[in-house]
Amino acid sequence: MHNLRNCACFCNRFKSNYQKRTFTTIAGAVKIKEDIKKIDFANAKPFNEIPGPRSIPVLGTSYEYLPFGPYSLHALQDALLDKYRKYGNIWRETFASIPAVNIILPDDIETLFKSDGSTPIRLAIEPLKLVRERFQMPIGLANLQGKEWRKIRSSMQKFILRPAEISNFIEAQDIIADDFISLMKELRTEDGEVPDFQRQIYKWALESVAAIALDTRLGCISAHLDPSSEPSVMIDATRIFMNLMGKLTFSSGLYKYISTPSWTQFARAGETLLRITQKYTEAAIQKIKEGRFEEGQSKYLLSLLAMKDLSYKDILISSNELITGGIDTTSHTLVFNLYTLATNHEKQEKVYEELNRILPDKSPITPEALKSMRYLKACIKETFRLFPLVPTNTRVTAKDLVMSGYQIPSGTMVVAPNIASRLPEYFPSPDEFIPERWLRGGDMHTDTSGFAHLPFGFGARMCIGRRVAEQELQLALIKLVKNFRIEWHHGKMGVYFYMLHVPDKPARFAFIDR
Ligand code: HEM
Repeated sequence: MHNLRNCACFCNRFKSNYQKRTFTTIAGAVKIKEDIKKIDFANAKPFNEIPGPRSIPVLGTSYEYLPFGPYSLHALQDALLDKYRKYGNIWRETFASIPAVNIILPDDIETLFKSDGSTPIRLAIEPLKLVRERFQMPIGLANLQGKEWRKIRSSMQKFILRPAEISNFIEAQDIIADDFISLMKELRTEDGEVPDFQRQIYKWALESVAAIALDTRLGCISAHLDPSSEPSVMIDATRIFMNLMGKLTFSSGLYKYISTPSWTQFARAGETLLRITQKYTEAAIQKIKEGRFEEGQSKYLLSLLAMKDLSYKDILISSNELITGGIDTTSHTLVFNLYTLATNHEKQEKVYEELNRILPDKSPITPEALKSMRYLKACIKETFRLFPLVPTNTRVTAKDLVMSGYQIPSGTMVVAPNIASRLPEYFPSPDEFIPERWLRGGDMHTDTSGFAHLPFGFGARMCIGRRVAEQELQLALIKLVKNFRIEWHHGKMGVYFYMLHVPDKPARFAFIDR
């Protein structure tokens, strides 16, 4: 049998060192994939030979992100790229007491996800889990594992992940996008900017997701929201909840033992969101009791309640999860999309032309029309490549695997940073915004592994809000590009990490009437 450890030529190719990497082309990566497939677990290099920074007692390798260390957690993407240069395609770290392996090769990422099985394991978000336990509530989809996760996931995804179901929300999301444009026009100043535009985007994102998760119009999209009104309270609570979730996740963990000020504020915001979700869930139950809902009406919350598969608390938390998961994600992604279009006028005009061709005058937006907007969809995909909202995908392995020639035993935490999408090996001219690289059949199409770019994760546990987010973004961008020429005059935008990658600059676009 071919023994990797005795095979000098193979081992040299796998020296995990950036300078010594022997391939810089996609063809080279494919060749390595073939070689990897030949190795079985017993013959792979031992786990403890995987390179990485020195681990010290208590801190592991997280000292690298402390003030005296070489990296900042807020600049996580730079840290990951630097580690790739230092260690190559695979390295080990111990972060927040959890030993983890980082992998970059798309083939390794494919190995990881394809070994997932029907109940993939992703570690829980600790503060979110704890706050729900303290409220004596279920811990929610993102934190559950095994059969319990499968049960909730199957019920929820029936109504929000199937393309046929999601298209039923087009009308509601379309009206909300129109309301958002009217709000922007009302608030816009002479220079074309919309004051506190990030907050206005938050209103759009919350209104859009609540139309699905709570089966209601909250009434957020107004220029003059009373600070004590429910939508205002909800926007503030969501912002606090998400920011502190990030802060607590990467803290020392003291909040688990004593109520730190951040924990107290986080729990209070969580309670507010839960209380409001409860109000709408009870309203939906009332509708069913009064016979005001029939199955097949394509309403998420009502359909879930009518199915009677899940408990009241499970349904409450499922709606709560969509609200908390569905605001920061789409709102920051919309900003990144506006930025790439605003800084690439030629591409923005191509989107405008496509929209005028597919949707002349006031044509209604149909699922077919959305599907046929190839260029707009390529722009969204390319924006995710340049600005990955989620910096890493993670799994705990369910079986023994071999990655980059090393043994990865079952039960290992594996992190797949979204940085292959920034490397010339996989995407030529990686720093340029080239939507054409996603257009199959075109001259500039990049034929690279789908595992080099996974903004929504992969497989049975991929983002459950993916189709909601994609449709919502597409509708908002259609309205924005049709109404305005979008401009940006504030230097280069980058990413800032807190739990997601968010824009490192305020969203100060100029919106000029078309
Ligand atoms: C730009 C938008 C978004 C991006 C890039 C994104 C990305 C992701 C990623 C990478 C995961 C982990 C997937 C995996 O482990 O394979 C995830 C999970 C999840 N996302 Fe999203 N997301 C987005 C929008 C949304 C929205 C709009 C919602 C809710 C309406 C949502 C709710 C969730 C939930 C509940 C999970 C956990 C799923 C589970 O564990 O089964 N996301 N998302």
